[in-house]
Amino acid sequence: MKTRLIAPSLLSADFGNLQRDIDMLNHSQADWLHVDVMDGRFVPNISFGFPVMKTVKEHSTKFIDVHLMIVEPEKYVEEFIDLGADLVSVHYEASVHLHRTINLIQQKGAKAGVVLNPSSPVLLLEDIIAEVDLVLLMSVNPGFGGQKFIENTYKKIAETKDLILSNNSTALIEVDGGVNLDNASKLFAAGADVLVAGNAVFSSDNPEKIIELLKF
Ligand SMILES: O=C(CO)[C@@H](O)[C@H](O)COP(=O)(O)O
Repeated sequence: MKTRLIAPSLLSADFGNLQRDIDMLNHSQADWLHVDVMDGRFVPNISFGFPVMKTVKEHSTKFIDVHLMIVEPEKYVEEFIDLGADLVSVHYEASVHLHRTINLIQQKGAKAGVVLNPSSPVLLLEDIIAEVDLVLLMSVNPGFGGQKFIENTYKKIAETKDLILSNNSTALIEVDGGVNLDNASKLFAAGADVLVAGNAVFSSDNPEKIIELLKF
């Protein structure tokens, strides 16, 4: 997979005009479509589930990147893949048997990612890094769009890069939360491969232009 990718987050889209927003992304230079699933238990917010995922897949031409912010993600990963997820990421903090869940995702034919909350150290990934296709570093506390970027993320990107290299892992690094035009190029330079952007894209009058600018 090529790097320096932009994944607009559907969470910030206009749900009354979902097809319009997905069409806009189809025409844009966005690489992935980031789908945030929240259960009101792992995070203090509820977003959407299978019916929206189905609609997204029917209309989107992009690589579908599903971020599960739910407890017991292993119960639901297969259905998200059946509905068209290309990549499914589960939280380290929500996965009792993370290795099994990562294997399950890959055996179903999708890429598998592991997510770390801002307070979870990168070292927790030492014994799983060789298995995963992606590490998603949360740069805000998960649950809501439009929050302020946590600066400690730069240190975590460097640590993740080191961990990847020392384990001959091919995992990509994705950063999610508070990404905007002020920090995107610095995040890529620090070693991020994929940037998720919600508010920065969808609060703009010209979202396609913002997506283009975020890449450079
Ligand atoms: O997973 C999450 C929030 O939990 C993110 O994907 C946000 O939706 C990103 O939104 P912005 O911080 O870019 O507005």
